[in-house]
Amino acid sequence: MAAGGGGGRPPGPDPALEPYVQTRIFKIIVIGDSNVGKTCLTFRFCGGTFPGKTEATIGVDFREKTVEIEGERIKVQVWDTAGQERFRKSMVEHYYRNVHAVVFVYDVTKMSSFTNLKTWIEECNGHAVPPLVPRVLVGNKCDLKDLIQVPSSLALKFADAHNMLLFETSAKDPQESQNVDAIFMCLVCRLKAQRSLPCRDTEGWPAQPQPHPRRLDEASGKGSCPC
Ligand SMILES: Nc1nc2c(ncn2[C@@H]2O[C@H](COP(=O)(O)OP(=O)(O)OP(=O)(O)O)[C@@H](O)[C@H]2O)c(=O)[nH]1
Ligand SMILES: [Mg+2]
Repeated sequence: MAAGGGGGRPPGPDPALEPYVQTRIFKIIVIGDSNVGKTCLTFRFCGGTFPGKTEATIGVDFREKTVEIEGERIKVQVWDTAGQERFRKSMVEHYYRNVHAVVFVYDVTKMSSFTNLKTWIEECNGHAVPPLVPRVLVGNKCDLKDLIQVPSSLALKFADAHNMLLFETSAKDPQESQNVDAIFMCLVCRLKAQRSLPCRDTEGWPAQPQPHPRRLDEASGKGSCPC
């Protein structure tokens, strides 16, 4: 026989009475040649460390980080994509579906990874990614100072021509970790500014108007988010 009228609910606030807070999810894909450091950059942003050893990514690896901006909690879902054609071809459609922002990565010590950016941008454009989806350019492995092949001036020109911000950074150098964070936070700030952007789970979200990207004054991207 039940005692009293408690109904068996554990003590504490009634979840049904708590205000419903929906966490927005932003899907950010990281694209570029194999070996440029996409996995290490996403690891650095989501986990705060540089992975000791990485294998080539097969298909995609998902990483997540919840950030708080102006009192709103936002889940950043980072898609660490495969750079090798054979590990990505069946996945490409999924990469671009309902994407909110794109990070193009090259290796500052490998000119071919920079010249190949044209192909990555073409692939992105070919998958009906709305032109207003924010894109940024990231030159990784800046810690290898003596091996740099891609001058900042060239990268900056390319970024300007494609209306992207440029960040030059290193996933490896712990002193650069704030700069790695800035890449993603800058995109999140910009996406947040699109007030009516629905959750990623909503099918067929429409392209939203958004401010034009502004180039950082410093090629390194150091400093505050320009958004
Ligand atoms: N010196 C240095 N090495 C790095 C940096 N980032 C990544 N690496 C190294 O570059 C190699 C490739 O890194 P990954 O992150 O696995 O490259 P990826 O772009 O994910 O490659 P795929 O998964 O094949 O597309 C690894 O040996 C990393 O240790 C960096 O900032 N500096
Ligand atoms: Mg990888």
